[in-house]
Amino acid sequence: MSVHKYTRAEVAARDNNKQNLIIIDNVVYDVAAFLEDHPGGTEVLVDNAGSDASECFHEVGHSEIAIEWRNTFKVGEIVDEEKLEVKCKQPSAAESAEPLTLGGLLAVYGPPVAMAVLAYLLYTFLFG
Ligand code: HEM
Repeated sequence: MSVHKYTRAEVAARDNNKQNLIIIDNVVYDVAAFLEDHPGGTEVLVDNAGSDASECFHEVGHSEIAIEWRNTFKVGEIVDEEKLEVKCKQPSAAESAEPLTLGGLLAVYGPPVAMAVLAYLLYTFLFG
């Protein structure tokens, strides 16, 4: 079965009472039947109908279940010449982990160690 191809202008034009087309990752979904059932609410879908909601969809961090469910509403794809790069926000381990530096270590462990030393000195001064 061939996939129906939409231009972005066509998707925008089909945002009406019968169809609420939305683009996520170059795939076109009709969310009209799903508006009331969306756990994230009707409004976000209505607001994004007719446009590309990929960024919003990924920002929310939708679950695997949501991504599976999404397929139920697929009605087509964006024409090849209007496809955009799919940007999924998945922070890589390399990006999130900061390199270990002496300054960083001191900033984290410095204050509690200094407090412990001070407490020890005070204790020996008072009771030693
Ligand atoms: C066909 C497309 C979509 C499906 C099947 C879907 C499905 C879901 C599901 C199952 C949840 C519950 C949480 C989870 O399991 O991740 C959810 C939450 C949510 N969704 Fe969607 N969603 C779709 C599109 C969108 C779009 C396009 C947006 C934004 C423009 C959006 C915004 C939200 C928000 C804000 C929540 C609430 C998150 C929270 O409570 O933390 N969704 N969606």
